[in-house]
Amino acid sequence: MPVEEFVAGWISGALGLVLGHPFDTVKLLGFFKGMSFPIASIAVVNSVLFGVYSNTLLLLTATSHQERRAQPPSYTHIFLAGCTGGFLQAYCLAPFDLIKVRLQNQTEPVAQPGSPPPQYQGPMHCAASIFREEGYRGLFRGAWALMLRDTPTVGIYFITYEGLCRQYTPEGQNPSSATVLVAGGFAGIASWVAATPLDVIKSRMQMDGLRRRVYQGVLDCMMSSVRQEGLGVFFRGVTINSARAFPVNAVTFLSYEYLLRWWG
Ligand SMILES: CN(C)C(=N)NCCC[C@H](N)C(=O)O
Repeated sequence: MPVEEFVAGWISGALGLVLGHPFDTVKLLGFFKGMSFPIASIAVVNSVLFGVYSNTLLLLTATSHQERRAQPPSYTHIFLAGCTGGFLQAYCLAPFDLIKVRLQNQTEPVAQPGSPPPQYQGPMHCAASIFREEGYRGLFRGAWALMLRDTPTVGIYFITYEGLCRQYTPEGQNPSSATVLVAGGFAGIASWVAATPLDVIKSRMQMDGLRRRVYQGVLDCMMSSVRQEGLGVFFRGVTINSARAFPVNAVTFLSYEYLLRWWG
């Protein structure tokens, strides 16, 4: 199994993350604070995403990354490989994403003099507390919603990227840097617009269980959210998700493509 796509995915995920971090945290003064946990986790997850995507395409089409410009895979194969990558990345992402959402939703992010300490004092403490209070399965709370979010939307991600690259690149050639940046950016936006409804539900499921369980499952969470807040609930955060997605995924794809070209 070729591993360079896993390594390129790891590095490009870390680079994209540095750009995306300010959008990911509401605490704007702390822009680049506390980045070691996101870098370690998201880079691993991105490595799974790109590594599984490329190796699934290899299985489906018997072409390596280097051969795919001359023998482009069909969009069906690209979509299937993307969905497989999305499904497996969601499984790896679930505990890390849960910790991120729990930490970001703390009203008191840092200890204030005179007030009780925040419930979670950092990523490791958060993981240990969830494990102690909600069990091993607690670490995977919201994982179903995450898989439903990521499986089709990562298919959309790679279809958009490949489609735009093919549109603006002469046949058989590598796309230019500008094309990769724009195609990567729009792939990020397209996938996040499609992912936002389930992203909202996923975050609610992950916060559920902190005090008492409110939702019976993904469907129940969807129904009661719509009942209480209307259909607009599914588009909450779509603008910030898209604004973050463009630079993050432009840089992710550019570094991924160039790393693989350098390694031959
Ligand atoms: C849930 N969605 C939209 C995706 N998983 N899309 C593909 C990768 C996105 C990239 N790691 C990012 O953080 O923007």
